[in-house]
Amino acid sequence: MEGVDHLAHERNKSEFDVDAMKIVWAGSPHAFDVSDRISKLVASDPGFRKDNRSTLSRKELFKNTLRKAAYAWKTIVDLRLSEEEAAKLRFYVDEPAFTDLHWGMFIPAIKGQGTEEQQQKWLPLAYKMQIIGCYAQTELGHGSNVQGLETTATFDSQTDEFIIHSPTLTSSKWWPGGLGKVATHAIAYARLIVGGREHGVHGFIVQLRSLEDHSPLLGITVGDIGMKFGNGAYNTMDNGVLQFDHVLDVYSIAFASIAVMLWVSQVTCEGKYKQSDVPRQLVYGTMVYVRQTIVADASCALSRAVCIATRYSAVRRQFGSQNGGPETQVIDYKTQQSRLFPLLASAYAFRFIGEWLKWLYADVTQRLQANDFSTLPEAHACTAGLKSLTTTATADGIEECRKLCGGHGYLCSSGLPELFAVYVPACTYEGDNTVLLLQVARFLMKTVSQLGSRLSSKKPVGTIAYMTRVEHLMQCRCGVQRGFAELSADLVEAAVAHCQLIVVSKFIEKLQQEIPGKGVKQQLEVLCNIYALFLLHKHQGDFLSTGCITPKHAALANDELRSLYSQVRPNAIALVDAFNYTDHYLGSILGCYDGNVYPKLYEAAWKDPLNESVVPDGYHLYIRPLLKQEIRTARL
Ligand SMILES: CCCCCCCC/C=C\CCCCC/C=C/C(=O)SCCNC(=O)CCNC(=O)[C@H](O)C(C)(C)COP(=O)(O)OP(=O)(O)OC[C@H]1O[C@@H](n2cnc3c(N)ncnc32)[C@H](O)[C@@H]1OP(=O)(O)O
Ligand SMILES: Cc1cc2nc3c(=O)[nH]c(=O)nc-3n(C[C@H](O)[C@H](O)[C@H](O)COP(=O)(O)OP(=O)(O)OC[C@H]3O[C@@H](n4cnc5c(N)ncnc54)[C@H](O)[C@@H]3O)c2cc1C
Repeated sequence: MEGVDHLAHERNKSEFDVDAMKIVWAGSPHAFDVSDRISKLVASDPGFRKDNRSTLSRKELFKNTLRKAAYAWKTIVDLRLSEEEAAKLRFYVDEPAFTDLHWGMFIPAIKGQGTEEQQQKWLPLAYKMQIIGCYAQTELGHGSNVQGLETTATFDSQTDEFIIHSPTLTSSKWWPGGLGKVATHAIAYARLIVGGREHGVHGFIVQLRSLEDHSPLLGITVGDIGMKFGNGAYNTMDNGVLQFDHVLDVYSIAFASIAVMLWVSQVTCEGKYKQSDVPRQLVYGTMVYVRQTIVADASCALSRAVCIATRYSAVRRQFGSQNGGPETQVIDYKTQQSRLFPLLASAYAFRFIGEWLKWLYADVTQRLQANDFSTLPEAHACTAGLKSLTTTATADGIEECRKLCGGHGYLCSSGLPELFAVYVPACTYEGDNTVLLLQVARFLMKTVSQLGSRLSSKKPVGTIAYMTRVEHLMQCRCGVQRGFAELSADLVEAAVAHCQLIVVSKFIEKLQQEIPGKGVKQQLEVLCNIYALFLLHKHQGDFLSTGCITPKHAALANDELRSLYSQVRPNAIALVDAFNYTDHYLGSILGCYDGNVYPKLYEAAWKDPLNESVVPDGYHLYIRPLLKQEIRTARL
């Protein structure tokens, strides 16, 4: 029945202050207030409805996305929302669109790599959305290998201009989000050529389309690369293809022939290339920035899936009826708990590692401004590795949540298929996860000697076990006199172990902070222990081979896990309520707040266009002749 909370009995079991946990999840009272207010604003506005997406064609879907993006911008302007509120609004609209790349990459790239002069020219236009930008780095032939990009930018000292060109088919820009049909400008990455000499890959701001009639400019061929995984999902995004035919461009982002560059390099009016004394890797700075935001995204995506699967696991009953009594809630089965609760713990773990990574990025950015590059390698390794670890775990976790919901998890109305289809490219974009782990492995090879010293420092026992595992995995590999390439598969395992160590240790550090609210810290300690012990159980071979734990320890850890699952059980619904997601944002009948699932599933089924007629289109043409055919075959 509408209005009845079918999960009230579960909510009454909670042993902690849910409102206080909502603040912890949001990050602060202010952050909670903004999230709560904006999510409700979006949920209550029919202009942001999303329950019809699965019935739209690609063109209808895309046009609807443009409508929503324009409507979101009008809402932001009319309500005079702050940058923080506007970002939250775009988040809760929950539709991959060109705006993600405009706000998430184009603007950060100009802020991170542009000169003062370029920032003054481009940022006001971008902030007012008087230009729409994309980040055009990947090409048809190269994505991971950035130094293999083929697009050229040749400096013409006669005209003080750069000529951007796509010399081969494989140099076509391919994948940039927003490029296909919307972006008016791109930050295009190209090989700089000055005076016949090549100076590696740099970024250039290039106008693609007319601001009058949106037609591609002279020398620009641009379009969409076609349908992607899943039906709705990421097909709301116009990932594009772009070819330059000797395009004149006067706006280099890393170069300004008339302005002294603060960052990467400069080309003087006389056409001289001057490499400043900053690491060339700063040209990769935007990728580092986006990778740390993707870790926060992972906690959002995983928490959404876990919220759906947890609520439905409490609603769903199957088997176990005694004397005609109610059947058992599937959340009470130990197998369901052993699959679900580590994902719940991971969602919280990724939330806190995302907070720490945001601090690390801000710290390295501040240091860079003081020409202190000492922490850049670690920042790169951390953002690359944690992006890889959290997106892989989240993609796998969303699929596990679908399976935890049985058959109904496969319905679009569960919200899980769409979430999976939208989320899985996160394992590839912003760096293929394996390629990024190889970067971490490379970093570990260079710093393995320091691992030992870090072991001696005063650390919680759990952390010591995880640190010993990494050191052991590295020494097993480094001790073998073979090349990096030969050992790369093993080194990637050590890289994963290193990233898991970071997540565990930052979760433990989080618990050393003052955390207000009755029972809140205790619940987080349970979740931290579940995360750490679940991984110890999953990788116990590594831990046993270090000698750091014995088989008896491993057995005790497993017993403790079961006990921890029993401690989480009465608090599970409250722990997912703490995410404070509206039913609109969850987009899931299985995960609806009141747990009134079956009537909503049944009602939703009849809304499918296929049920607009009792007799389906095609019956008279195809089925009736089949049914009415004279059967001449004696055997049938
Ligand atoms: C709640 C629901 C949430 C759902 C969210 C979905 C909805 C959101 C919708 C849209 C958002 C999507 C946003 C993403 C869109 C995607 C954008 C992109 O994909 S942009 C393109 C990204 N491309 C890459 O990441 C390329 C990966 N490759 C690389 O990074 C590099 O090529 C490399 C693999 C690192 C190799 O570098 P290189 O070729 O230079 O060689 P190396 O010798 O390995 O490195 C040289 C030295 O440089 C150091 N290095 C490398 N990278 C960096 C860096 N980034 N920062 C600092 N230092 C770096 C490296 O360590 C080497 O150092 P030394 O060892 O020599 O000291
Ligand atoms: C949805 C989506 C949105 C995107 N948006 C953008 C965007 O806005 N802008 C942009 O510039 N790009 C974008 N991209 C492109 C994305 O950044 C690249 O696809 C990504 O960096 C992976 O590169 P690749 O496609 O070349 O993969 P490849 O590197 O070709 O990977 C193929 C396989 O080769 C393996 N491999 C590659 N190199 C090595 C190595 N050295 N050692 C071991 N294994 C290796 C990989 O692990 C993988 O298994 C997007 C991609 C997607 C899917």
